Amino acid sequence: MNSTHMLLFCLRERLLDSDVISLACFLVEDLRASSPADLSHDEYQTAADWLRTHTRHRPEVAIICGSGLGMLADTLGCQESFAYSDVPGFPQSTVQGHAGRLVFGVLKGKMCVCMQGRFHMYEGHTLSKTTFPVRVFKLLGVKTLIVTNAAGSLADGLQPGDIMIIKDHINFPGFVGLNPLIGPNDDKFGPRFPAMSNCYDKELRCLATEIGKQLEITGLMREGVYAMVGGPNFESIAEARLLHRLGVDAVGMSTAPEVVVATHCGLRVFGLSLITNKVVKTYEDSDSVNHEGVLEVSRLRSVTVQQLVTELIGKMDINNNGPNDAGTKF
Ligand SMILES: O=P(O)(O)O[C@@H]1C[C@H](O)[C@@H](CO)O1
Ligand SMILES: Nc1nc2[nH]cnc2c(=O)[nH]1
Repeated sequence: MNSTHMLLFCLRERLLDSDVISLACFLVEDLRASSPADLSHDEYQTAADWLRTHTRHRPEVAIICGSGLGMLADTLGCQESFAYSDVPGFPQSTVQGHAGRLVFGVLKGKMCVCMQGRFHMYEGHTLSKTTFPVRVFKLLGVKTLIVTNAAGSLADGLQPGDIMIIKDHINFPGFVGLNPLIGPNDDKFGPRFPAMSNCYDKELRCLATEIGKQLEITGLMREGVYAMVGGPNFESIAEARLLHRLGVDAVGMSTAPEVVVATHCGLRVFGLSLITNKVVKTYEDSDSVNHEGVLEVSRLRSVTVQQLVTELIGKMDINNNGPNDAGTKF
């Protein structure tokens, strides 16, 4: 008996009020529809096979570009690109600053695939669709995932234009059951109960800090905790204060589901947030954030982010797949 059958049984036996039952059934269906379990292994495989037959690139590194940071894809050598609409199973990007192209190419001698535009939960995509490309990358042979995003800062030491290397995250939607791993586990991708204590690879974080020194941008860089909220609205002042008190350094509307799915299937992950705005925390402050401002700051710093990511890819050891690799079947 599944949860819906159980609720219907309660209704028949008059154990629960019918309105409560309808609401609960709706929520159960909704949760089920938003988990990767609503996609079969074949759907990921079909996308991976399609890409294998349409490009000779065999990427080892995948990069997901955050809002306004898609220009990184333009720096890849020997490029081949595909509109998301052409790739079987890929959803569409609907947000300004997310072009909706998958770009294959070479960066510092390493084969890469770059998402010029990501999918967000607030666009109405299920979490399985939001994270779909990550599992496709795994099937393509990718070993390392680099995620970037635009985020608002709560930490006093983080200013617009700064780069925060993500040390850890808080997946707030996961607290209320919006986790991409909910549903039957696909053992071919990873274990039922994956650890998340090493989800942002320490060695890559140290390497990025070293590269920051060489690029003379240490003044712009620090490590911190990223929190994902559902969006699409930015934070109220009370929400901002709550996040600040909880120890969140930067807040955004993406990344955590991708990283959870990547860690589940044994990918090594590096993440960075480009701080595009300070989150307003006082009622006296008349500032307010908007998406155009976010994109503007992203574009101003995109070259610096590109340099950091490019050097990191050049210097990373592609064969060290970090501590999360043990559970995968590939
Ligand atoms: O894709 P990311 O996380 O970079 O996008 C951030 C969060 C919202 O999508 C948008 C708000 O401006 O930027
Ligand atoms: N939630 C959230 N996402 C962002 N993305 C860029 N800036 C912000 C912000 O201030 N809050």
